Amino acid sequence: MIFSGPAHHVDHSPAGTVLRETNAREEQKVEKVIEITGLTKTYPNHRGIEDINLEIGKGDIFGFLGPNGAGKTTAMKIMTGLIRPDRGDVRIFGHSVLEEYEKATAQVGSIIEIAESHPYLSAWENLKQIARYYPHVDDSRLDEALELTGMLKYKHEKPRKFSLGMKQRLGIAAAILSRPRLLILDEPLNGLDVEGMIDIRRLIHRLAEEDNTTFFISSHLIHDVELTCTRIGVILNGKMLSVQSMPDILQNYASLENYFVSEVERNGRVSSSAS
Ligand SMILES: Nc1ncnc2c1ncn2[C@@H]1O[C@H](COP(=O)(O)OP(=O)(O)OP(=O)(O)O)[C@@H](O)[C@H]1O
Repeated sequence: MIFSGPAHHVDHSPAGTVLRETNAREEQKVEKVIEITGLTKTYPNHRGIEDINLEIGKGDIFGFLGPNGAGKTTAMKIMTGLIRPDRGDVRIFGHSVLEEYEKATAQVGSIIEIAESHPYLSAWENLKQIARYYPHVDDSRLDEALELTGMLKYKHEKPRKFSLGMKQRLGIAAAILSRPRLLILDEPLNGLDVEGMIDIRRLIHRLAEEDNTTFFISSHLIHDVELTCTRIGVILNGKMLSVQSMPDILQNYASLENYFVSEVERNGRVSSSAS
């Protein structure tokens, strides 16, 4: 099973304070894969993220859910070392991304914003370039990663001729190539058709179940997050509103959409009553 154990009980603290989840996770001493503390980044236009606190345990398929501009990419760029926060830190497998970047990201695969590839190398040659960094990745693993993402039939074709969905699949093949223990994927279903979404969702579940891979996935596609993820964090206007397990959400709200709307409305009421 991807997620098991009794329900989580979430402290619905106002946004900006530490969200505490007391429950079986702590009792089971789930290994912490990601610890985010006080993460804050303000761009010159005063937007960004504010005081994000979050823990992701081993085997979680965490869905980072929020509308356009909520702050998902900003948080994920900091997590993968692409930008520095103003305050706070991210620890991955116990290592600070700010202070021990190489150790923190050694077992992490990621796609942030768009899945980049060399347009004039074939799909296979693109993966071969990445494989140079990983001595344990042999040529058969390149084919395996292409097969897992439905790209094996295009292995000799070049990404400049690929659709957005095919580029996204190749990006996912690149991200999983080294068998990372954590995958950080920013909008991984971007550009995929229905079949592509189903394929990638199956792949995510398979990697979580068979290899105990942990996932941190951002998306604004509520229905897909509901089908894919085991825990959900809602982010709005740069602040984490709440974190809950998907079984709890479905039990208490019947659908992720109901939960999301309820959280956004509740936050709106908190803001207006506070002002
Ligand atoms: N380089 C930047 N300079 C100034 N403002 C920025 C910059 N990058 C992001 N922002 C602003 O910070 C906020 C958060 O943006 P971010 O890209 O993190 O959101 P997001 O949740 O990933 O959105 P989307 O779903 O549209 O990708 C937005 O209001 C955005 O306009």
